[in-house]
Amino acid sequence: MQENPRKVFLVGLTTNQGNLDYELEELANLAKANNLEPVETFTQKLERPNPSTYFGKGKVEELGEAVKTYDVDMIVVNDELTPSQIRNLEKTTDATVVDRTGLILEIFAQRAQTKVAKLQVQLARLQYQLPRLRKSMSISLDQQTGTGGAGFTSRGSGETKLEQSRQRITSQMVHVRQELADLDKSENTRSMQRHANNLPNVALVGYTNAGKSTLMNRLLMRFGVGADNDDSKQVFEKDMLFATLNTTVRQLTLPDKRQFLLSDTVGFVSKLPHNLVAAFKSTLQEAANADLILHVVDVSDEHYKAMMETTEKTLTEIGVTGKPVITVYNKADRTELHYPDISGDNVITLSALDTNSQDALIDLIVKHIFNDSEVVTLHIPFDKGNVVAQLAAKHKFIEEQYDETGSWLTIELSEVERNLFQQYITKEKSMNS
Ligand SMILES: Nc1nc2c(ncn2[C@@H]2O[C@H](COP(=O)(O)OP(=O)(O)OP(=O)(O)O)[C@@H](O)[C@H]2O)c(=O)[nH]1
Ligand SMILES: [Mg+2]
Repeated sequence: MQENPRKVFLVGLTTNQGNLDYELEELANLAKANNLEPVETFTQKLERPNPSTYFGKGKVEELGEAVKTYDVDMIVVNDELTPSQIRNLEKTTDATVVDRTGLILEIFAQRAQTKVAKLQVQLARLQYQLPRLRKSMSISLDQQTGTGGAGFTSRGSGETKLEQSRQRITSQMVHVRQELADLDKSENTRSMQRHANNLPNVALVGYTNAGKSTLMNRLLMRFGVGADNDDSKQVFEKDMLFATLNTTVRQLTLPDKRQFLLSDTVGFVSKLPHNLVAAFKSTLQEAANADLILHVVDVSDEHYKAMMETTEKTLTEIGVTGKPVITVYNKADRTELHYPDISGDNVITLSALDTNSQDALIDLIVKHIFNDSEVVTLHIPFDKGNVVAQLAAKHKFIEEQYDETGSWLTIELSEVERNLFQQYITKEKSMNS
């Protein structure tokens, strides 16, 4: 049940870097996702934020006046503020001040579904809260994150014993870290098992709401393993910020039996809080381990270029660099662009909802991940029946013949596989040549 949205002001600085229009639009979306309703925007041009009040003196006074006139009691700031900036701004404006980081953390807390995601968000939140504890705030520290969205409590509702709260937060952080470390161990084991499979790993990344999960689901419907109509294999997709917070890895099998792994993960937004990025680092490992990155972009959004920059910056921040990337301009059905359209080896314009687009994307992926494939002929003695079975599970044979010495199979193998099956490879390209 949604309560009536709480009215808020948005405030931001025009500095030399950044694109304020886009950031404010994004901030408004983040606010709306928190059931807040932006009613007015205040901006100021400053080289850098005022260290004690964010805005300059005159602007802060103007804000304080407006708070009274509009009867608004919350201000949402476009940057992460220092604890003292929040304190001072609250004192002079007599409104609750929330910064961008606080907003993002709240949304993540509401969306987190899996155990790992809940713990990761909780850790990031505790780190954020610790230096920002103040007497005027009532934080229900015992509350587990992720249930129903705690939202923002009104100020002044109860004195928190500051020192006690600090200690409680610190010990909770130790506890959460330990739990995460334990879970991480079992996840690592699973990830290692996947890699032992030798399957190429493709990761979907991109801005939140770009359509990553939708692409994943559409490809799964057609190429998912034994999942013709198995809804449980589908991932959650929705028109909202941060629909996905966990990583899902699925195996796809193409009609020619070649296989690869596809992973879907959390989307990005500009100024993603550092401690959140750090907390989600293990979730994002799948992208770090990928052989190929699909950078999904909502090309129907007028700010798509800024969104791409944000994604690229975040990828660098989590250490995903130097990987082959295909840029996937998605949602072309909402634009005038022709689709599917491939330009070069690394750019495709498409609509996740369109079958031809899905095929074109698959072709491009195949070109990248199997580009070191060569056609070879293997001679496998009869007593090595398991090798034939292993190959048959993953490949379509181009030619197969049997004689008294064993099987002769002509097949396309990647470099990794050619090394693996080296002892069976015969010199001839094909038995008929
Ligand atoms: N018209 C159109 N809508 C699309 C397309 N791809 C995705 N959508 C819609 O865009 C919205 C967001 O899609 P998701 O797949 O949840 O986006 P995401 O990138 O996974 O988002 P996060 O999980 O928040 O990072 C959904 O409402 C989709 O139906 C497309 O090609 N065309
Ligand atoms: Mg998603």
